[in-house]
Amino acid sequence: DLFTSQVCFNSLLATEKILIESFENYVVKTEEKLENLNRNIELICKERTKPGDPTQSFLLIKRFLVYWPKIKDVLEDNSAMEDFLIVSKLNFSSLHYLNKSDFDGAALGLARIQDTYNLNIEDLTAGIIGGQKYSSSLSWEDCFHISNTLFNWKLHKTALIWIEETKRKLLLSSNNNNSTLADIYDSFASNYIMLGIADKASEAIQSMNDLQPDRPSIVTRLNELNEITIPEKSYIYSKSYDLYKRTCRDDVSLSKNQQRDLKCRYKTGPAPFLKLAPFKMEEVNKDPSITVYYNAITNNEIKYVINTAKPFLELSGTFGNIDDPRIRVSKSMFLNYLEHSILTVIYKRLNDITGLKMKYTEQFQVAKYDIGGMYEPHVDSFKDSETEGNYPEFGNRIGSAMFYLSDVEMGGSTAFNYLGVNIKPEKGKLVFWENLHSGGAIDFRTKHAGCPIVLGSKWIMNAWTRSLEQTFTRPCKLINDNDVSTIFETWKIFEDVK
Ligand SMILES: O=C(O)CCC(=O)C(=O)O
Ligand SMILES: [Fe+2]
Repeated sequence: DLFTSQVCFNSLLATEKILIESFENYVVKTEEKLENLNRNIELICKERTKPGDPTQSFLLIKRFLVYWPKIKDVLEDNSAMEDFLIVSKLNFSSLHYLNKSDFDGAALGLARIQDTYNLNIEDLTAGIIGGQKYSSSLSWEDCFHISNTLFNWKLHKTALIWIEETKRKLLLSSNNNNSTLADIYDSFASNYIMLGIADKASEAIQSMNDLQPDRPSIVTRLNELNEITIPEKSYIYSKSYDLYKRTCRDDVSLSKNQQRDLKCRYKTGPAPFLKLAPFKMEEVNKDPSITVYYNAITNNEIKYVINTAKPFLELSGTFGNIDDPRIRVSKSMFLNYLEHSILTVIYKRLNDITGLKMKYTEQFQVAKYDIGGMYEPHVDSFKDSETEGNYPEFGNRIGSAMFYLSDVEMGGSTAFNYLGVNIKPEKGKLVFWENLHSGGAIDFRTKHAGCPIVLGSKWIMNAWTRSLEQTFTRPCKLINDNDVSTIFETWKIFEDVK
């Protein structure tokens, strides 16, 4: 499943190019064949128009012995079609990985972009983003497909937005007939029923009935309407989820108080090396501390990392719900930093920058997101049960270091949704933050997300450092300081926002 994650678009485009060429070849050859047939039939007809001619019997026999067999031969020659079928069979066999869930994933990806960034849906379906035309328009059928996919994923409020757009486009098109319009009202009704909105559902059923009174689904909807219930509130439509989306849009700003303490400077310690080559750093948040370093990885290093990782990228998992495309849509792989000097240098640099002991750092994780790709709000550190089998003896993930290996044309910020912090991806930048309170408890304020990519793709590299033997790099405070973040562990305000 999962959009962009499994599908390699460049190879799909290349496959399609081969198919187009082969298909064009088939059309040209078939046109030649028809011309040939036309010529022969004209010749035959012309000869027939001279009755009484002394040559008639000779010509008639000739036609049956020469022209008609030739026509039969031409008709029987299917080589052009066979060529096309062979090429398409060969190419389709290499597409075995492409399936319906990729199609669903692509639909969800588009809907996610619209929803997260509050994009004008008429513009988006016209291929316009940020006032600029980027791609072809979607038809009403495309919008209908997206809406139906959203229905199946129980994203009913979002489905309504797409069904509204389907209706708008259908009414503008020439093929709007009663039965198609009734399909649309049917879909309105189904979504309203699932949302527990009886009056709107009833209105939609009425419209469906006006358009197509004999429609069998009317009875089904009426029965469902009789048993309508108020659904459980969904996280996707909660205030806390809205906060995440607003952070992705950079629609929240830090209070004056928070901003006052933040500084930009050159980092010249703790490692002596930094005195010679300081990093430009920016404090993004004080408590918990989040810091950005510019040019923390060179273009050459980036090239090496991406080229090495590329062939091994696989659909990313999370420790939670791996099968749910709403959690994480990206491809990733692990790189052992001891395997190549380029990686070891980067690994050592992290020690210079963060001051943390790097000995218990997990392998680097390289990840790539394409359009629609994202990673929903999460904390990087493990809750106890999840740590099992994942080197619990090395402690929890005390530090997260994330390098941006690419720029992103639009979207793809890292959003700390409880802190209102939006970090824009920028090639060479490093973000570092600490996930744990000094006593070792998870700091739930560090919940963060990779916002959906609107245009382009995004490459990152993560390094998670464990807490074992950090006693001297991060000494424990005398008082327990984890109270401030505990409310954020379960902080979900299930209050509707739309
Ligand atoms: O892609 C991002 O900006 C965030 C990625 C992330 O949080 C992770 O990989 O754990
Ligand atoms: Fe993360």
